[in-house]
Amino acid sequence: MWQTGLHSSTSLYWSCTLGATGTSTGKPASVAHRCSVSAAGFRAAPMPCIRRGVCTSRTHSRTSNPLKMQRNTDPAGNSIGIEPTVRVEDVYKSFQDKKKSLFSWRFEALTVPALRGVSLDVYAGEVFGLLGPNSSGKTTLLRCMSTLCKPDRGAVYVLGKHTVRESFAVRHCIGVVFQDAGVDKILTGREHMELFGNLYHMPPAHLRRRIDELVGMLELEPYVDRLTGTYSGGIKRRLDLALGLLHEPSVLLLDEPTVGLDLSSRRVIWNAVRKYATAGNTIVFTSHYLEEVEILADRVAILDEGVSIAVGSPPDLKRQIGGRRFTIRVEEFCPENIAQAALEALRSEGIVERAQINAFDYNALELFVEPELLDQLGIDPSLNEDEAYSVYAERIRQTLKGKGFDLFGITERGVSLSDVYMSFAGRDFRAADEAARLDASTKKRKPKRRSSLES
Ligand SMILES: Nc1ncnc2c1ncn2[C@@H]1O[C@H](COP(=O)(O)OP(=O)(O)OP(=O)(O)O)[C@@H](O)[C@H]1O
Repeated sequence: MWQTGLHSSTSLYWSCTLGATGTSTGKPASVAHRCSVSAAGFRAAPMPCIRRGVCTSRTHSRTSNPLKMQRNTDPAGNSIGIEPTVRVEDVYKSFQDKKKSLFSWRFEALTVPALRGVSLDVYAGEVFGLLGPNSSGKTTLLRCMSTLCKPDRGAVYVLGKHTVRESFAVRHCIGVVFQDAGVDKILTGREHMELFGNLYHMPPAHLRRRIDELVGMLELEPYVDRLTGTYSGGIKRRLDLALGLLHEPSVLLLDEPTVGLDLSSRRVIWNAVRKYATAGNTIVFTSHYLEEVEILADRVAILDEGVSIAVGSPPDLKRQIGGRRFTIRVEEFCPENIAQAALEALRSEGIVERAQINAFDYNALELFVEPELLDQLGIDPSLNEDEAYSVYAERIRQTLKGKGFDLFGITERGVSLSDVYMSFAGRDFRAADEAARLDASTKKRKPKRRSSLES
């Protein structure tokens, strides 16, 4: 019994130092499964101070991690952002997959490029979003940061440590929460936190304080002493986040933290994330919820087919692509050829520059209109922005009417991150999401085991 306990503790220590509450495959994991996965890929260091899952060492404290000292924060915890806490340098990663042949029962070998030359820096105190449609490489990039995935080319550094060569050091200072909740239904929320806290060598008094803090912050009071088997998805997710935050990692990596959650759970998680970043920590999260990224992220990298097509703060990115977006419906349910003809008509008059037909919205014309275009069209510069854009809208109306089109409607609004994506990737975000989902469903992937560090 003791032997088993010690073995599990040592193995669990690895999942704790990784801070992951899911497996390397991103699937939910029982504690026992986590043990075997995390122990398999790494040589476990002996942890003689662990007795029955409790750290008995006086020297291990939460400040004993030297990497903690390398935060780019001033004594007040404000970001001074000189050296990035996470640096991604020209990272490439491909996977070998198999695809069912159309004409036989055989599987064809397939190389799937997940990341193609991604570079970015994330600084202390930042909440950094990785935004992209399905299969754009967000999770793969997060796994590279978490040491679970080895780039084919390029490198990732966390607090100056190389994620492959110094993976052990990196694991000490990160917390990772993967997409699916990885909690065991036979334990209560509090027991989970106590177990993880002991394996992080947190002194008992500090651990109790930290659990109380997290329970309050993540609004877990009514649930923390109940078996996690009775938790809803949102509460499991909050507990998962609590486990990721327990040891106060300098860098927290979150894979789709609020996917499938109701608004109240999302709000609780957003608040916790924001508060943690304000204390000078770094948070990198993936999402394909545009509004979540807009609310939460200080800066965002937009990924498309494994390439980072834009990096910046949401307001900066929106400013970069232009002033306003106009949606023009030539007919309520417009055939593509009519939309095409209307667009040609507007182009021939030099009245649009950046425009596309949105097949997902009954072939509505989507125009991005920048202030420079208003100047080029000779719209009175003394008009304020709203008035100038109204004049522009009227010009569109007149032009289309003059060319014989019955205009059904024209709406105008400020640009969103969805427009930013459209502008940089040249296609609609939802369309790209859907296309990737369809593509993934046509691939028949043979389930396979993955070691915790892939080559
Ligand atoms: N273990 C694997 N084996 C084969 N292909 C993989 C593996 N992991 C990822 N891929 C492929 O790499 C590409 C990027 O996947 P990734 O999971 O990083 O995308 P994502 O942006 O996180 O997508 P989602 O939003 O759906 O989670 C996809 O085409 C995916 O099928």
